[in-house]
Amino acid sequence: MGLIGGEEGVQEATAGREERILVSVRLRPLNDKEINKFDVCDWECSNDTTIIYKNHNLSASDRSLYPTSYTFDRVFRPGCPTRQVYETAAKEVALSVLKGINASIFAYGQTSSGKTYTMSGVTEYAIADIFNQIGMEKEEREFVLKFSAMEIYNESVRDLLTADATPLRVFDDPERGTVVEKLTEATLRDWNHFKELLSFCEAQRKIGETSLNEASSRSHQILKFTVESCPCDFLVIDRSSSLAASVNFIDLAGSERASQTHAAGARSNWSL
Ligand SMILES: Nc1ncnc2c1ncn2[C@@H]1O[C@H](COP(=O)(O)OP(=O)(O)OP(=O)(O)O)[C@@H](O)[C@H]1O
Repeated sequence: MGLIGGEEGVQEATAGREERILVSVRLRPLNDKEINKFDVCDWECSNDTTIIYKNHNLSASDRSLYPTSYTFDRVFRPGCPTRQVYETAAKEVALSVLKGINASIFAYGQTSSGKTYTMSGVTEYAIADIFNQIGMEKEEREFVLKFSAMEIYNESVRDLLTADATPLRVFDDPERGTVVEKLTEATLRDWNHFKELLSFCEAQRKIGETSLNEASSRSHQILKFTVESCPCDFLVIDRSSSLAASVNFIDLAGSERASQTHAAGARSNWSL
């Protein structure tokens, strides 16, 4: 999982460290199919930041040719719950949006490695925390929370908040940066409204079957939350304390070559 925060945000999020990108690895448990085939996990967490590749398929002489240990900002063992992954690796960056700091949280990995599983949990925990925080601050600040959702499939961009699958035009605007024309932006009323929109998006998303995952997301999905806030009128001293920032939750399509997964038909055309 990768996290990218704005300049100020990362300094805060990493408590004094200088990194602007944090990379975490989450190992998922073997599933029933893998257990029944007597598969073994090739990876082991030796501590909170290191994973070891056990090279089961290589001969003893070949094993010495490959590195066995890789270090990341955080690694999570197979039994680790999504709540802990969120709290440790994503929460601070996601909540920085309330301070006006842009951020992105994304999952990258091959099909069936657990990207959608992790990102769904992380997104829900983050939005629940954002709503809670807004609830606590609503006496002092007025908030507007906006939500948009898109998928990139076969190099075309589709709005996941409408049933209309017409591809959207993407262009660069000198002031606004990259713009997706006519992308729906819903103003969120509350948590239930968010859950309703999320279910709608999930139903729209392109899935297919690969040899490794029966319900494989064959597209990239980007969920964008924008939080705008300003001091409540009776407290206003300085309008410049208005804030606006976005956090993106990105679930990338499997990073493997299509041929390795035996994905067929339209699915074999996409490129990453
Ligand atoms: N940490 C986990 N604990 C338990 N089950 C998991 C975990 N991670 C993933 N799974 C299960 O493994 C399967 C594959 O996960 P998922 O669909 O999230 O993979 P993916 O990386 O998004 O795959 P694809 O790129 O093909 O969409 C799912 O059935 C999911 O429920």
